[in-house]
Amino acid sequence: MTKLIDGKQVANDLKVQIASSVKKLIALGITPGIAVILVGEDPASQIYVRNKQRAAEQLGIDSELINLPTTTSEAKLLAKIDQLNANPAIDAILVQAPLPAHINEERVQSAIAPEKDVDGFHPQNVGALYNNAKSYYPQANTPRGIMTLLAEYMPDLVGKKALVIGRSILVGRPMMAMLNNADATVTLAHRHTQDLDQLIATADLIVVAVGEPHFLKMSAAKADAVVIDVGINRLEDGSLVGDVLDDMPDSAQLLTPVPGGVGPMTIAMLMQTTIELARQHSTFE
Ligand SMILES: Nc1nc(=O)c2c([nH]1)NC[C@@H]1CN(c3ccc(C(=O)N[C@@H](CCC(=O)O)C(=O)O)cc3)C=[N+]21
Repeated sequence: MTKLIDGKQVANDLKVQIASSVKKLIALGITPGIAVILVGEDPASQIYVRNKQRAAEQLGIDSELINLPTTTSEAKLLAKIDQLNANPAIDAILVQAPLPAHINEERVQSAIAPEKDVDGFHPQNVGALYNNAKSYYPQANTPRGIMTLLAEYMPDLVGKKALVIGRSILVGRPMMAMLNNADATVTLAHRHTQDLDQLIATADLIVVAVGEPHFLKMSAAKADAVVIDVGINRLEDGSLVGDVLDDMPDSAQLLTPVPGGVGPMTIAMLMQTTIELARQHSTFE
């Protein structure tokens, strides 16, 4: 096998630290609280949201699930967000993506108070990331989780050739910014990219967030490449596969598995960001 990066293990270690941070905060009279809004009944979203609730519960973080019907109007969703913005018990607000087509995601992301924006999607926080701001701001949790894995498995990113495939708001764009802030040389590839094979063959690090099973074969990458598979594709038989096919059984390459790689890290980082926001709020009072 290609060497696997154990995201589940790193996430569990992180959760132990987070649990002890939560205990300290509670002793100071601060109970971190997260509100998760789910619009509709998409089964995959329900699984992710349940995983988030379970993690919060395990760590002693207050969590509130707000499940709104698919037909909820944008105005009603925005009103709910305003209410949570004004609620001092809530430190973190997450609106699960994707939203139904009649709701404008941009308006929703901008409506969440930047200091409660646990996903880091508010334009103010995106701008801070883009500019590598020195003061605290929340950062998107999936790419942040990937940076945490890299700190352990690829500690020297300076000057490395990093290839990010996919440019979503959730993963590709913030990933590009974080790798840039870490002094890697970043290429952002997408559906119109030409000569992608050449970019893949020369990259030291490849982050694949495309949403297509077997989009990337490990044999197409360098012999010592580090590959991060962000894909979560559920096949018809119910099994879960990533975007990467490991066709290099005995290579020196490193790969994150699906499941057990990036997914658990996303959840752990979400909890970490929640307690950071709670700490920020306590110093404002
Ligand atoms: N506002 C918002 N913030 C998000 O962070 C967000 C979102 N919307 N929409 C959907 C994506 C996806 N996402 C995942 C989180 C955990 C796993 C996870 O726990 N994965 C497990 C497997 C879970 C399973 O069995 O399906 C694993 O990879 O081992 C996967 C995917 C967060 N997202």
